[in-house]
Amino acid sequence: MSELDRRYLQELIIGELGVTPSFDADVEIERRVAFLVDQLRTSGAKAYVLGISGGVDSSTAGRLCQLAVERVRAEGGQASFVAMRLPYGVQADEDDAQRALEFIRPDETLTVDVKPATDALVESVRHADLGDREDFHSGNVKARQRMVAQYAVAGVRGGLVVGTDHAAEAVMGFFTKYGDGACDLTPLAGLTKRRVRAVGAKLGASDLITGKVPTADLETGNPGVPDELVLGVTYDEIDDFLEGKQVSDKAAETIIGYHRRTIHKRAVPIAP
Ligand SMILES: Nc1ncnc2c1ncn2[C@@H]1O[C@H](COP(=O)(O)OP(=O)(O)OC[C@H]2O[C@@H]([n+]3cccc(C(=O)O)c3)[C@H](O)[C@@H]2O)[C@@H](O)[C@H]1O
Ligand SMILES: Nc1ncnc2c1ncn2[C@@H]1O[C@H](COP(=O)(O)OP(=O)(O)OP(=O)(O)O)[C@@H](O)[C@H]1O
Ligand SMILES: [Mg+2]
Repeated sequence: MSELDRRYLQELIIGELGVTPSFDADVEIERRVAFLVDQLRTSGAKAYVLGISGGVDSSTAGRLCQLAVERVRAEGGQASFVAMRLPYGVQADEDDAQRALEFIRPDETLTVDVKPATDALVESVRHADLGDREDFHSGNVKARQRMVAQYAVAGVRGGLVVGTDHAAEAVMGFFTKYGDGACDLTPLAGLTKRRVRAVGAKLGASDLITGKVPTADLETGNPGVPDELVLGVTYDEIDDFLEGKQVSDKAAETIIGYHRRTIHKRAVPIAP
């Protein structure tokens, strides 16, 4: 790919994902809290529901949700935030999840163990032959069971399900389709990973939260695999690419390759 083609694709992707040239954490916090307040008003929903893993994305999105519902209540409205712990059995980094909850201070915390539902479903499809990547496929089932649990609670509470997708994850299509990718709104949209961290820090998250190594944490036999190891590119490189900076040929080609292969994940279902 020529330098010119690559630069062109980089600009197209930046535009598609809505990454802004400049960034101010205070401005972004206000804009995103206002967005969350507005979505409650226009939808008539009474709650936000979001899974809290202990990672920086859900910690940051969760605190934004809590601030939004508090603002609605301060203005005489009715709204609450339901943080959901969704471990698969016992989560190896449960301490991090508890630290995230202490930071968010949600109105309510609900815990649903996704292990029984995940195991039952995996057992039921075993005759389809899960092959040698059973742990990988089961991981996507876990992510989808989390989605089911969140929608169940949203239905009961008259709430909306919040997603944590942001530009650095979106460009790589690094989420489970109709799993963590399924949600009603994405308050972190357009942010690079370092900008998510900066927003989290500005909201008061400790270094332990903002500096936590990103992980999808989906494999039972191998907890906490760093995203960067799976992707073969660092978040710094992804962020630089999305912020219009020069990155190595290898990094640019990796990112553009992921983006192309995951177009279907960012689109509405294909129709004739
Ligand atoms: N061209 C195409 N047009 C329309 N649909 C297409 C398609 N190619 C595949 N598909 C569909 O998409 C499916 C594959 O997508 P999907 O089921 O998502 O599965 P897949 O992309 O293979 O796996 C999900 C990846 O996201 C990672 N992940 C998941 C959850 C959270 C996080 C995180 O960062 O925290 C990361 C996970 O570690 C894994 O690497 C196929 O089974 C097929 O149904
Ligand atoms: N164990 C879990 N409990 C509750 N929610 C979870 C759990 N694992 C994943 N999720 C949900 O799925 C989302 C996607 O996971 P992802 O790993 O991308 O985000 P994160 O863990 O918040 O941050 P990071 O990407 O830095 O690890 C999370 O933000 C969270 O909403
Ligand atoms: Mg994570």
